[in-house]
Amino acid sequence: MSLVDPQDVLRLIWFDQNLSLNFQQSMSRLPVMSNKRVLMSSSSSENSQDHAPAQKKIRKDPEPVKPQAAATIIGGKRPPVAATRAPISKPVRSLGAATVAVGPSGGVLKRSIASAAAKGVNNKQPVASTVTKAGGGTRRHAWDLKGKVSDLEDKIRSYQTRVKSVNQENEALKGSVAESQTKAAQVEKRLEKQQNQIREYEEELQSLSGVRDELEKVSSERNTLQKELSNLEGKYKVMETLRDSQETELQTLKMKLSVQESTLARVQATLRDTEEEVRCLKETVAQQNDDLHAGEMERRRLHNTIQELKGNIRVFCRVRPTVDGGLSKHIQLPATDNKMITLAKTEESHTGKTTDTQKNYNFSFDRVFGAKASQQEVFEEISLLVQSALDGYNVCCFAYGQTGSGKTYTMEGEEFNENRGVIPRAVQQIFKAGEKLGSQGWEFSFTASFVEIYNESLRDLLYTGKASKRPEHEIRKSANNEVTITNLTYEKVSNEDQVLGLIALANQNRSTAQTAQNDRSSRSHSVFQLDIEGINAGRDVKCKSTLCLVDLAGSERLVKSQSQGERFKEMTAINGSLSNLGIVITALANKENYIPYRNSKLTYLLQGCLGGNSKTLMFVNIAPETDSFGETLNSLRFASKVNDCVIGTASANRK
Ligand SMILES: Nc1ncnc2c1ncn2[C@@H]1O[C@H](COP(=O)(O)OP(=O)(O)OP(=O)(O)O)[C@@H](O)[C@H]1O
Repeated sequence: MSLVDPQDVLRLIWFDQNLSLNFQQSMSRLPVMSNKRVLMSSSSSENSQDHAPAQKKIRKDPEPVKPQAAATIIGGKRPPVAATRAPISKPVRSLGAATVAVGPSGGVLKRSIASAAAKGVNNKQPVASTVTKAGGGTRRHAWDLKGKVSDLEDKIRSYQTRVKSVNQENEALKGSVAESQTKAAQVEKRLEKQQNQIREYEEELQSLSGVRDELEKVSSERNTLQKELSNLEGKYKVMETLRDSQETELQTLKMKLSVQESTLARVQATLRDTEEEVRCLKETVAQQNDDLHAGEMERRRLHNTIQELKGNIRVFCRVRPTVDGGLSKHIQLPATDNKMITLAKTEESHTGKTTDTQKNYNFSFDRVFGAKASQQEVFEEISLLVQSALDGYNVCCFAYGQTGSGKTYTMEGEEFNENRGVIPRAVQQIFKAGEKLGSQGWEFSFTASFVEIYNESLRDLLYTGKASKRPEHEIRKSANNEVTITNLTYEKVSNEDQVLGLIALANQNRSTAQTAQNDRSSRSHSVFQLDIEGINAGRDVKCKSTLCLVDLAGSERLVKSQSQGERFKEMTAINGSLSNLGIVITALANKENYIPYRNSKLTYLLQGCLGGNSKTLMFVNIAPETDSFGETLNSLRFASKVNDCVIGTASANRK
């Protein structure tokens, strides 16, 4: 038996501790990254079934496990140490009679050696070197120091082997660490290179983002352009459709044009024929115009002949209707003869012995109109006379009769209806006939005047100035026997409406005077004159005439009115002028050398229309009432006297 030197034991313990410390220091020098990787691998290796026994040992004494596990992983493969560790981990190792459990740190070994030393290593009792354990294993007796030393030597050897392997492992680890560091350096270099590259890429990216913005802008512009393009394409399609339709239309028009051209050629040929025809017709028209003019002159001649045969002074009698529309008791008109009128008067017997006697006064005129005769009927009879005025003859038409007998009604009538009188109807006929003669080359000009004779003084009925500035008027006779009135309004008129407007103005003037002097219009004569001048330049023919339409004052006898003062003066003037009218007409009828025109303003003014070169028509208006019998008889007697007159042959004022 060999004794173990305690110094050796202590050295062994020191060695064990140093070995452990060196191992820990080696492990602590491993790079952090490697540790991390070790931990990760360790945790993964914990799940591995292959390492289960090693794990159990590590849990009992966890501190030394880490470096072992780290050493295992750093190499990247299961280390050879693991193979050597397995025996170390074995719980029992026989060393003489003593049995020592050896832990990785060697703590148990130290305690065993110390214990053996305390008990005396010199215990030389021959005893069995090992003790069998209850479980079947062996352990050294306390006194088996040799065995224990042997065990320790085994252990040292094992440790040495282990140290060697650890050193190898350490070297391997150092190599791998260096390799790792080299690799890490390489990786860092690569990393740096890649970072540089990344920076370059980033710069490039920066510049590319600018390019991208540009591209985006270009792209949006392209989109806009594409939209515009698609719009334009749409428009183009529409235009194409339009062009197609217009081309079709053009074709149609061309066809029409060619048709029309041929039609035109035909029409032109027809036109030439027609022009020839028109030329022939114009010649015919000229010939017919000559014939027409000759016919017109012939008509005038014949018309005048008829008028002469009728008498240059004619008298028409007109009976006014009664106010109540009943029949007149003393006026009788034979149904078969429209030229006769009878005034019947029943005279009472003065003696009373004889029966009442009826006395009839018969009168014959050119025409007698009853109460029912219309204005149109009356005018038809004088329209031929009005036509004579256009043919160049002076025409005078006047209404004679007592107040209220219907003179104004006959001459003027009512406005704008079928009851219009002679003046508006004559004016209408004159303008219509003048227009008609225009087609035969005649041109007419008309001048109108309207004058009132009151108390032997003249008053302009067309005056529109201030009443206070009303001028005085005188009748003048020119060298060529034309009668004019000084300061009188002579209005040029060219149509019927203008004349009607003047008549309305005259009536307004008369009614103003009427208000100032009661019943004045009845006691004044109103004279409307239309001077007519015609010229046919083509035939070199002219004509000039006057149409004179007169509404005389009431013809009441002075006795009846029993007037005094101003009224007497008025009646004297009226009667004077009316009786002078009778005297003039009689003188004209008797072809006396001297005709007393100047005796009254009325005859002086009308001398041109009453003389030998005129056609005169007198209306004798009579009232149907019994109390007007005397005045009616008087009027009929006066008219009868005029009717008996034959005024010389009228000749037209032609040059
Ligand atoms: N033929 C007729 N038919 C219907 N009414 C008539 C007719 N004649 C006259 N009258 C009416 O009798 C009245 C008197 O007529 P008008 O004024 O014409 O008489 P006059 O003779 O002119 O009177 P004066 O001398 O006062 O002017 C008027 O109201 C008129 O309308």
